[in-house]
Amino acid sequence: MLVTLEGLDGSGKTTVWESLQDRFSDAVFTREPTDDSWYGDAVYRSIEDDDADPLAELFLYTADHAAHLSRVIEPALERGDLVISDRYSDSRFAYQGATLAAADGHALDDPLEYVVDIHRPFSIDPGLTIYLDLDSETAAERAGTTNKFERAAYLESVRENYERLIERDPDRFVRVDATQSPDAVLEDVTDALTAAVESFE
Ligand SMILES: Nc1ncnc2c1ncn2[C@@H]1O[C@H](COP(=O)(O)OP(=O)(O)O)[C@@H](O)[C@H]1O
Ligand SMILES: Cc1cn([C@H]2C[C@H](O)[C@@H](COP(=O)(O)OP(=O)(O)O)O2)c(=O)[nH]c1=O
Repeated sequence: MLVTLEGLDGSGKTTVWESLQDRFSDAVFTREPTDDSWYGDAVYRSIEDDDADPLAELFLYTADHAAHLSRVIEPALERGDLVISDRYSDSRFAYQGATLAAADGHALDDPLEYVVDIHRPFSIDPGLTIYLDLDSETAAERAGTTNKFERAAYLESVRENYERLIERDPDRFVRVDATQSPDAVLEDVTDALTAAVESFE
């Protein structure tokens, strides 16, 4: 079964993902962007570049995702493993959907739908997505960005996109209140994961 953790930068995904490793010790823990491949390195180069082309950046993230699928996700699912990924395709739908919407020069009617459509022929849908829900200002604050207000405005449009994704696919998502303490967030995430794994078996 494939489980993904999603949310704004600073929502606490990585904190939870690290703590889950003790509780689900048989699971495969992975992440996007990948941190052990040249595809992931290319993505991080693009993140560092303030002038990165939005469409080029979308395809870098998507290339990293394709390699992640074939190298990590598909083999693990074929073995019957539980896979827990810190970010996955919804990050592209929400973030690149927002970046492309803000970019001039790309005549896309609905950038989020465009990014979803690109994935449709080859990607694998998660069985469960846990969304760590946090307001954009707290997210920007926790993420420690240099330009907090600019980042919060961008994250607000990303958050709206996550809400669209939840609305179109409510059964796949479990929303967790990420303003709670780290321990309370971890308990809610563990409950959601345990319930999903039990009903999957
Ligand atoms: N529930 C929480 N309440 C307050 N601060 C948190 C919480 N979870 C994580 N943090 C802090 O917020 C920052 C971002 O957390 P992190 O797990 O890296 O988020 P993400 O991976 O979603 O960007 C870190 O400094 C972390 O210690
Ligand atoms: C996977 C993915 C990440 N991102 C963004 C979210 C983050 O701002 C950045 C790096 O991701 P990540 O390292 O997970 O950052 P954080 O732990 O702060 O959430 O890349 C996308 O824009 N699209 C994607 O497909």
